[in-house]
Amino acid sequence: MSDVIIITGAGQRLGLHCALTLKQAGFQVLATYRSEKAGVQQMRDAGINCYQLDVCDTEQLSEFISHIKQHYQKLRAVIHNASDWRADAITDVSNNVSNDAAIYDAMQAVHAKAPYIINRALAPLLANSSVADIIHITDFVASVGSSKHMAYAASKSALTNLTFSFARALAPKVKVNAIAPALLMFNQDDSDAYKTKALNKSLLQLEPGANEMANCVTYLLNSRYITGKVLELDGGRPLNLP
Ligand SMILES: NC(=O)C1=CN([C@@H]2O[C@H](COP(=O)(O)OP(=O)(O)OC[C@H]3O[C@@H](n4cnc5c(N)ncnc54)[C@H](OP(=O)(O)O)[C@@H]3O)[C@@H](O)[C@H]2O)C=CC1
Ligand SMILES: Nc1nc2c(c(=O)[nH]1)N=C([C@H](O)[C@@H](O)CO)CN2
Repeated sequence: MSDVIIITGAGQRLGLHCALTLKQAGFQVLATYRSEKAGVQQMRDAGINCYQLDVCDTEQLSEFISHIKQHYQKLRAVIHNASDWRADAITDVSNNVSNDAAIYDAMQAVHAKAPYIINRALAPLLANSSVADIIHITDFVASVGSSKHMAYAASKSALTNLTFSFARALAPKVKVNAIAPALLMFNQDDSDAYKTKALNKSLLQLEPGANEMANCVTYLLNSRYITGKVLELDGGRPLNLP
């Protein structure tokens, strides 16, 4: 049986493209998705095992982990792609405490708590594989913050730190790395003004698309000597200085 790779939040866009690419490369892919979307059926049609999972639902997470342990003896990789790009609440709304708390908790739950739980539970199955990877999909803003997505950025920073901890804890059997994209793919509702502003933030001034992440995932899977690293897919954004 071909090596099994789990990827979370794969119902659309970058995760969907990555799942299809890995399947085409010969891996057995188990893709989790939260909402039924066209991309999920596309994955089924491609022979990908699709599993409905809200990673913030602890009961669903527990059932998922039990399912994996019942059906697989080893895992080639786990890719934590699931994400909710939620902006902070508008600050002029009074008594934002409960709203701020909800947003902060939601960001930590999807981006840090779920990968922490899944990695610790599935580490033994990864260790059974001759080569194994955990890949955290973080974000450029994990290293510099964000004025409008503070909670999101903080949670991606937590995921970055988990990369270092799991790399230390699971070596030498499991490689653990992060991919930190800046702009890779716009959203459908992004305005032309937003797109122009976003493109101008990087030196290379382009929207590379989903293949940029899929190529980086493939590179990490093929490497035998990279762990505890953050691969920055940012078009030179940090150097785009006045
Ligand atoms: N697009 C870009 O330019 C950039 C992307 N990234 C990162 O790359 C990754 C992929 O990005 P992209 O494809 O644009 O992401 P999207 O926001 O388009 O998709 C995220 C996916 O995660 C799923 N998801 C959200 N919350 C949960 C949850 N609680 N449980 C399970 N699944 C959940 C969503 O499911 P549902 O369909 O149900 O909402 C959705 O399918 C993300 O980690 C993102 O933060 C980082 C920087 C730039
Ligand atoms: N879960 C998501 N995270 C992020 C997205 C997205 O669409 N979904 N988009 C971005 C932006 O492209 C940003 O990097 C540039 O404006 C960041 N994270």
